[in-house]
Amino acid sequence: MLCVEDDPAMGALLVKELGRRGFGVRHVRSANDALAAVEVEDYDAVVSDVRLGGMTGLELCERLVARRPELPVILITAFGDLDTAIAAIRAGAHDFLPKPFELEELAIRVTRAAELRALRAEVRRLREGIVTPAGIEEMIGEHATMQRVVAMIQRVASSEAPVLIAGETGTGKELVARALHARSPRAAGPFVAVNCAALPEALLESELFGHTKGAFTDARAPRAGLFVEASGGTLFLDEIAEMPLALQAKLLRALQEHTVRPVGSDREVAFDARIVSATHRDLESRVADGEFRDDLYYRLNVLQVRLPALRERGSDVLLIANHALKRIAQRSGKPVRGIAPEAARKLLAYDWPGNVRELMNAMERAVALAEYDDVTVADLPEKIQAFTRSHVLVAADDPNELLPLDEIERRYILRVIEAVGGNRTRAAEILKVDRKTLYTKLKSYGWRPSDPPLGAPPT
Ligand SMILES: Nc1ncnc2c1ncn2[C@@H]1O[C@H](COP(=O)(O)OP(=O)(O)OP(=O)(O)O)[C@@H](O)[C@H]1O
Repeated sequence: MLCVEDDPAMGALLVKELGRRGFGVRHVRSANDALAAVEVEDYDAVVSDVRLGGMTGLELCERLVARRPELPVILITAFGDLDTAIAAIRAGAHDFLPKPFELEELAIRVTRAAELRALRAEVRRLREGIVTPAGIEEMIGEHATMQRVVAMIQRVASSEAPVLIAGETGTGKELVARALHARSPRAAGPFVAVNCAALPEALLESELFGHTKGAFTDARAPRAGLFVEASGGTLFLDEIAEMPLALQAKLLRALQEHTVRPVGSDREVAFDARIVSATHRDLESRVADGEFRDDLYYRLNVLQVRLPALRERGSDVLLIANHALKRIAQRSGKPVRGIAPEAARKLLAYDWPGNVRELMNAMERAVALAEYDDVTVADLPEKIQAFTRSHVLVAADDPNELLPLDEIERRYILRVIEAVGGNRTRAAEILKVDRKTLYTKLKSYGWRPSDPPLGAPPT
């Protein structure tokens, strides 16, 4: 335990007497020393006098509770001073002990506090066990929507069937793919990831299926290709919707035959990889538009994991933000510890179009800018600071207003347009309509391309 007492004689007595009762006690003489001590050593409980030279025990208690909520603090108050006792509890003290006290009494209270701390740690460990089972260590989330994702991962990981992971950009699709691999019987094999949107068609083909020596100008040596390289493990096809149609046909064949034909070769090569693919697009509508083969879609989409957007995960935003903050602060050596309440409110209110990736970037920036122990509103990106919920009304905003469907559609489209700052491409993606359709609708609402601002509802 950590004992904070500015009277050296009293401090020495506590060290000696509590030591005799089996406690490991460290004595410091000021609140500042105590704050420094908890940074470098782990204590089961803190016992502090309320009256200290400099920062009081109450202030110390408040700061300790903010930084180490699991660490119980016992405050020693003056005899009969009820106000201070109440203030102690308000400051988050676990317990208070009026002077004069029996050392035995203090020992009992410290023991109880330490037991409570152990219990809290156990609860947290168990809870984390549920939230982050093996292989999903980095995937943080307690919200019901994420619990369903975790349960789904556990259910489908051991299967050999292809999995399609759907979710907006930055929601953690690659994390899910890695988790599926790590929890599969193929975990000891390779996890090979390829981004189908990042490469031009010819290069993607030879990357995936391999090539013979001399198959094209730069092919100085033969290459097996990622399907074969992923044998015994998992092949992760990211951004699968962007795969060109000609390659889709070859991919379908590969999945049906479990063989690939390297570019320039007339021989089929067998592979044994589990296929996990991901997309942030609505593949079904790509199929309907003729941009994605339906037979391939059914092959890839045998099992599906759908990731919720970050704005649908409630207070997970803060859970992930705090986790990221700790890691970034540790790495950068900056003593940033938490998020100020007003900043936390902003994070909760914002709609996170870039999802967890955007949140990570915001935290990275916030740690770099932070001037205090906590991240404040001023450390957040301008658009998060300025974000306010839409003022464009949709029917559900007023239960007494009953509207025709096309009016609801009009209002909702305008709300989305407003929320994305007038970016029609982004609005079309969210609304899952093509840009032309959106444009036609906007025009029918009396909107013209020259009209600024796009967000304002036409009268
Ligand atoms: N639940 C989570 N907890 C902690 N970190 C997460 C979580 N989900 C995603 N991340 C982090 O967010 C970032 C983006 O995740 P990831 O690359 O898996 O998203 P994605 O959906 O594959 O994105 P894209 O669609 O752009 O490919 C990564 O740094 C990842 O570690």
